Amino acid sequence: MTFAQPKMTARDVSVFYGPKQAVKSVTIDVPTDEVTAFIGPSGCGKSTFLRTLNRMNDTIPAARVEGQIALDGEDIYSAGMDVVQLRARVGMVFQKPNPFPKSIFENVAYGPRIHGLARHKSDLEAIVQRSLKRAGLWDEVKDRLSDSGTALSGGQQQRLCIARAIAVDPEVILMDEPCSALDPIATARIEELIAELRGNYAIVIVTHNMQQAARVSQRTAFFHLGQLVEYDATDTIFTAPKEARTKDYITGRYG
Ligand SMILES: Nc1ncnc2c1ncn2[C@@H]1O[C@H](COP(=O)(O)OP(=O)(O)OP(=O)(O)O)[C@@H](O)[C@H]1O
Repeated sequence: MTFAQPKMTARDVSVFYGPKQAVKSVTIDVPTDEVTAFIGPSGCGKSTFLRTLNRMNDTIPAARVEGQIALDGEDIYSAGMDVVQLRARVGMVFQKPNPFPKSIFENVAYGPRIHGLARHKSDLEAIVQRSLKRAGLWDEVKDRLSDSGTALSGGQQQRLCIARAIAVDPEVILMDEPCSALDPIATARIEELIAELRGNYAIVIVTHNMQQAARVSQRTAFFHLGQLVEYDATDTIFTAPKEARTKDYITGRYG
């Protein structure tokens, strides 16, 4: 499945951990303004592949990436790529909410400050407010912005992490099982938020939960044993998959 103007492209991407190959020659286009879900059984390489999209694998010494990945046509693994800048453009939200042990305000203000996005204190306050509003957290925290981010509930912490990602104006948001540590109510809130954010960012979400993929995404990629088996409109993947392996997975035959 290709797009006229994909936000990101991966061509023949393989990832190795030492001698072990975790991702095998994956080629995929990530569309702008839509949610793409990566699904597949545990250990199939979804998270590893997701992390190649903002070079998060660089932080794992044993990991080696081959192939080409581009953001708006620009090779993100080129020598001239500023990785700090890249990770602002391609933000990430992790499985376990990981706010900094700082105030709610500082959690959101940190990125815009280091990226020089705010000249005055009032600019920074406006960015923090806007980001928290977009992340659906403002009403709950507006009277306690100086409280620690780690004092919030798990679901609130995850929305804080989303606000933190949004604050630096990303183009892509990668989410690695963002609801797996949350209860059903907090999960529903994050899913609503993903629906609200769609259209403003290219969103890629790794999820174990097929119902979640069906609810939140427009495109779904099914991974198995490090390979991208099938990539199509979410409806097609869940109602009329072309590959037997996809069908077996979505009908619960393994996983
Ligand atoms: N830091 C690492 N060092 C070595 N091997 C790793 C590392 N991270 C992942 N792997 C291995 O790479 C393979 C793919 O793992 P990955 O976490 O990407 O899969 P996944 O599909 O996201 O699985 P899950 O849904 O369980 O998180 C697995 O065999 C895993 O054990």
